[in-house]
Amino acid sequence: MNDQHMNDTSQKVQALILTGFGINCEEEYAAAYRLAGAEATIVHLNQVLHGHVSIHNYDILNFPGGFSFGDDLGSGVVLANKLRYRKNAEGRTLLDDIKEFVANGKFVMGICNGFQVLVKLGLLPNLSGNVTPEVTLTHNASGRYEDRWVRLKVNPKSNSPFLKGLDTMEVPVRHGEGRLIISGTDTLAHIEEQALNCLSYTDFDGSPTDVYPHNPNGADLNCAGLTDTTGQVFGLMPHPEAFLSLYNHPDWARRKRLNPGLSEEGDGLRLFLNIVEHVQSQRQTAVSPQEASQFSS
Ligand SMILES: NC(=O)CC[C@H](N)C(=O)O
Repeated sequence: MNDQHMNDTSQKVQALILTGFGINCEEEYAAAYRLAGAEATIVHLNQVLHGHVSIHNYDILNFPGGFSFGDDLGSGVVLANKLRYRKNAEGRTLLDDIKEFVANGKFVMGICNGFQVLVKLGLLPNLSGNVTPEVTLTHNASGRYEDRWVRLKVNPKSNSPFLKGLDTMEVPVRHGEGRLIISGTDTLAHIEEQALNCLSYTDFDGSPTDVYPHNPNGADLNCAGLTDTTGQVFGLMPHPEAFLSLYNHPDWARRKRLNPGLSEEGDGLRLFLNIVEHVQSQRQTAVSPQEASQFSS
């Protein structure tokens, strides 16, 4: 497969899911894409770093959750540095490739540890466009690992295709370093102006809150997820890939009894359905080579 095939509408949407070095949520991530109708390929990071697999053969690059490099130096830091500094035989870093990948209109997603990698790398929020870290994720305000279900509100102004048409969702968090810190009033204002704070933790009534445990980590802006300015790069602390079916939810039996017609889709699945549908529709509207030659003759 090569880049040309990516405009072939008969070809499934291709999701590349990285693993290795302590990443541990790649199987659920792949299951999410498969349920959403995409083809998911799990690849060890070294395969990509050493040039055996090219990210350019895929539509969506994914960084799963876990404990990459044992969270040494801060969650996500070592992996981010590998992407920024490790050069392949051609003298290119993976970050060089990722920048090109995004410039080509493709998509990058990070969940939990994957989100931490994207933030530590500077791909999120990337206000400057220079991919330098602008915000950080640090230890939860509670001072401990948080493992609980949370409610999220989607920022209606977000331009990200991952979130199109979504309003609220329930998803689990499980992290020790999920507290987003935005230092600098300019950075904070720009993030808000451009609606890059795409997900907020809310209370039972759906209002964004800094109250624990609804907000499990004390994040600035009650922020659970960020996008870049293009909306193509998206990351979040909670785990949508852990709520693919109603039966993943601890309260499913009661809910089903109260509402027998309840959808069996988990809230998290909607994110994956969204992005897969978006890539498919982009392919359908892409100009075919035959159409292009008509225009040029
Ligand atoms: N579930 C995860 O990906 C956890 C991320 C990271 N190891 C933390 O504890 O913050």
